Amino acid sequence: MAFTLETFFLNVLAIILTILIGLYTYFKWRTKHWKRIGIPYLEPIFPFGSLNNPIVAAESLGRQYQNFYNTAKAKRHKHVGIYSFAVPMYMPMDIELIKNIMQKDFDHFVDRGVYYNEVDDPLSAHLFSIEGAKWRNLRVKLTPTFTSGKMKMMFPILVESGRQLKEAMDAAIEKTQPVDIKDFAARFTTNVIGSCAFGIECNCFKDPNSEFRKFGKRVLLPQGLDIVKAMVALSSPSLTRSLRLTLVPKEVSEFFMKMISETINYRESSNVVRKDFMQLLIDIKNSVKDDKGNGIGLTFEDLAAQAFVFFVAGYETSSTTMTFCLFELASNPDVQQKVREEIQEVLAKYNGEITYDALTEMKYMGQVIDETLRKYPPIMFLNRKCVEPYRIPDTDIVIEKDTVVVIPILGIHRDPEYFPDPERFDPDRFSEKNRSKMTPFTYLPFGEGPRACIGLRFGVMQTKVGLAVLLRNYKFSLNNKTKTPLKLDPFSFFMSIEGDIWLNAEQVSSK
Ligand code: HEM
Repeated sequence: MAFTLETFFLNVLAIILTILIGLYTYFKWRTKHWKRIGIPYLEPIFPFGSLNNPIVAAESLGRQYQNFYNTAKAKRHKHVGIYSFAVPMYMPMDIELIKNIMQKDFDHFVDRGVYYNEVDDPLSAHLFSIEGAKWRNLRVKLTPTFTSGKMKMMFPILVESGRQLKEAMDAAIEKTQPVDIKDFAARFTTNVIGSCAFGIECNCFKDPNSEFRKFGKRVLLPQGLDIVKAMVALSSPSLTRSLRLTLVPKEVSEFFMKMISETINYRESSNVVRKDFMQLLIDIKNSVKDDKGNGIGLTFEDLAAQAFVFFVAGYETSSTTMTFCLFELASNPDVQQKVREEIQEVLAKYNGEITYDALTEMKYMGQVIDETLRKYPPIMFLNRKCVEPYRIPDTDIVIEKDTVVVIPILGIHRDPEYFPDPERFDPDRFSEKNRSKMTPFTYLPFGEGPRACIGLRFGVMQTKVGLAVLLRNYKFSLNNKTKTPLKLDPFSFFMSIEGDIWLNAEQVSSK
């Protein structure tokens, strides 16, 4: 018996060792890629390549890419090769190279190369992740959804959410100080997007455990195995698909699918029409009909995935922007006062009402948001995938098909060559005069080129509504419960801080 057990363990050990040696040999061979191609690279370490161990990550991926950018830039490299595990990734740093990839030679870089799986994980197959002709067709169909006319049409929903925000803040500051501004901003944007993308009135202020809030948080805060799956997906979307790993948690998928299906059925059977994204998606579906009169312009899965991405991409990005903006305004009272005065001046011309045109007139607030997005871009890096071999202009170096490109937004936004004294919060960088001097493609909070953010207008508009409501009514200062300097959450793909941002809020008389 003892002999058999011993043999068994020895065999297991031999198998494990053989696998490890095999993996190590493969790793060593694969990570010769950049040397072979002739691109400077960061020395990879088995098994994570250039990256930190994702389970005990000390830094977020965005921050790690920023570090790679700084290291390679200090050596005056124009680009650098990195490895995600053993998978080679190309990081251009020279702005001309970035411009070529994102715009001029976009046809070589149409896809993002991120995971999606239409069959096993239908909500993942949305505009952000899908590829090739399917992406092009859908982008054309969805673009009219985001015109300024459509934004104006949805504006009343934002005003109503603004009213709920003020009501909740009034109630909160009467009871307790300081306020957790990250939580307030997240509830506000969840209300807005929940209402616009799904037509569901989810007053997250009155119902803090609203399912929207719960599932919204669940999608963005990967837990345990989710983190490993996300890392595998980032390194190899095709392997993730072959293994049939799903990234959208099952309970989240079931919740959204059920809700979307019920919403469509209700609207179609009761002829209810609402001015929101969901209606625009239903209209696209019904713009083409089959013989039986069923709308086939979009399949149910396609429609659901787009509503889902509007929700995920729309609520966290804007709430992060509002949060960092209010943190900076609390830390820079002069800037805060200047924005408040602008809000009061402009609103006085509009009978005190927050309207689309009034917000457009608030130029300084626009600068403050631009500077917030520079210092704290919610999406800290961009991906593109090379879809056909690409010769880097003026060199003999060819980037192979399927290579993933990483554009390090955070690194560029905090590069003193483009933004002197980058840690300083200075909205004047974005005055009309200074903006015209800015090097194109160094400011990328919404990306650039044909694959840039489709929801830019909506994102800025909801951020402006939230800020206008808060700043016209309250004066904010930093509470010492907020841990400074802020530390980025190492497990979050979006820019997010560890812990909360606590502000003191004092009522001001609104004009
Ligand atoms: C402050 C708010 C926002 C920021 C900072 C932001 C940022 C971004 C960035 C950086 C990208 C990638 C662009 C690229 O690769 O070049 C992106 C793509 C996208 N965003 Fe946004 N976003 C915001 C708001 C929104 C909103 C409100 C929506 C929808 C309601 C939205 C929907 C999307 C979609 C669908 C894509 C994929 C576009 C495509 O691949 O064709 N975003 N966003």
